[in-house]
Amino acid sequence: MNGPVNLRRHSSSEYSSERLEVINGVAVNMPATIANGQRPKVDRKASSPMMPAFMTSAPGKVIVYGEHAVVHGKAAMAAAVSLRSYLLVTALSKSQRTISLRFPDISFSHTWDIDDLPWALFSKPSKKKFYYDLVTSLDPELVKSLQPHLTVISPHVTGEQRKIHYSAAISFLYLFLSLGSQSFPGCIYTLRSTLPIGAGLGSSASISVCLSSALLLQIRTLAGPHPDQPRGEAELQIERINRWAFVSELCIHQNPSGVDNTVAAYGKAVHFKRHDYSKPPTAMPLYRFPELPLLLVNTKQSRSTAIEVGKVTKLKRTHPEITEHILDAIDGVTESAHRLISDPGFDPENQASAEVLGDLMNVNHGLLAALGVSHPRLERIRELVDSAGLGWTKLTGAGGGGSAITLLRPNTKPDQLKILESQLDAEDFERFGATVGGDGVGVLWPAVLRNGTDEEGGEEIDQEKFLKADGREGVEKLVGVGVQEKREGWKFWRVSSE
Ligand SMILES: Nc1ncnc2c1ncn2[C@@H]1O[C@H](COP(=O)(O)OP(=O)(O)OP(=O)(O)O)[C@@H](O)[C@H]1O
Ligand SMILES: C[C@@](O)(CCO)CC(=O)[O-]
Repeated sequence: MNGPVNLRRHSSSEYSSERLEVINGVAVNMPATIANGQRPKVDRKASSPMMPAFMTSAPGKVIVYGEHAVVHGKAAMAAAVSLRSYLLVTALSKSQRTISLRFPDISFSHTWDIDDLPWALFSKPSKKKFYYDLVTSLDPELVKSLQPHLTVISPHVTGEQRKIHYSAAISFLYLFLSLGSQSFPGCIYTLRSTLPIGAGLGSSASISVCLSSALLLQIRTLAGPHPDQPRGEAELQIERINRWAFVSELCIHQNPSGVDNTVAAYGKAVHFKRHDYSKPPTAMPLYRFPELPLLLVNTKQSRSTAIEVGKVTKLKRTHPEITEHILDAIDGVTESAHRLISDPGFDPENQASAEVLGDLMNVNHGLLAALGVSHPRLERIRELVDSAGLGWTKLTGAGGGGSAITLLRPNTKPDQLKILESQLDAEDFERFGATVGGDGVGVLWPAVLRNGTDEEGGEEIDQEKFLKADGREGVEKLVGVGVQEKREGWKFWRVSSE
């Protein structure tokens, strides 16, 4: 086993003397050291007039241990799930100076005139951020400058739905204006996801990674991905994507720990900790993360992560000492599970090991309930699994509804599981046949797939086809990553030990 590797910590000096190659074959040289935060001189070849349509994709996640505590500087362990978001970027002709978002999952669509956006403020020297910068908080003045462009969206939509549109729009606009420039080409960003929204499975982080990677690709600051890319270089590219995905998460959640976007960007599984919000977090890939037999169940009780995180912050204000003890206990749970999984002799099929992981899940859930973030529907899932005696269950993600994970006992019989599944179905829970530990951010450039068809040159994914794909299955069938065997085209930055 290779030891854990710190995924981050790129001081600006690490960017010196880089030579990057962009995905569409246009070379980008990065010759000079980035000195004192100044942007390096970038020597670019002239771009082709029309960029081909391309796609980015990123997974959702399950937090196996440590949610909420991770917002307060404790450890968490999370793994990517095979449910993913997919973003199609289509360039418009040169004369069309507009940017459109088409987000049908949340029934949101809007078009802005590029020239109307507040470029002057975003590009002021005191405000300007670059693709390599570490941004750990939003600039209130920049946020305010976006308000007139947000108040015009979805005029007939109110309440919770409006908040959903607003957070999707602000996360895009903040990234677009930070990374782009007024000369940016007109584009349509069409997004579809196979992840349930507000269900604790990291839908916002997954779309944040899609947006961040697409914009960084469009401004030609990413190298690869390509299969023989050196690991250090792949790591650097993912980290850039991850940093800007965190900014998008800041727009959606106000106070994210960064664990969700980190696992969505890197994929596989990570052990994550953020002591100091002004610095990058420590994220270790868990190469030995086992193929745990997990059952993933959505209560269909949607809620906002920001509100659940706010509940814990309020409890900490009212009962600082007690809350800190609970958060420390969660940290202890995560670290115990981490030690067990990292042991070379660990075998997930072994009954005793599963018992320990399962007990830790039970304890973790109890502590989360003590923080006030469980929900009667989550408790009902626990009751059903407990009375069947099939495993150990905890909420995953922000709670307050959302989803639960169950670690199934190694000797669970298929017919026992069937009975439990039919009970869950009868009570209107949603079950997912997802796998954990898959790839992180991926790119399909151009947006052409073979898909097992004989269409000459492959099947082009255009907006119409993408929008028409029927539900979760239709999207997976059309563009799914890791779902079908014949998937030529998708490429990933990989930092795995193999
Ligand atoms: N498919 C999607 N299309 C457009 N916007 C989306 C999509 N999925 C998520 N979002 C954005 O992310 C927000 C949901 O974030 P929230 O954190 O509340 O849920 P989550 O990410 O699913 O849960 P958790 O953070 O607990 O894992 C939505 O309000 C919306 O702005
Ligand atoms: C509840 C939380 O810990 C996990 C949400 O998936 C919030 C966060 O880490 O940002």
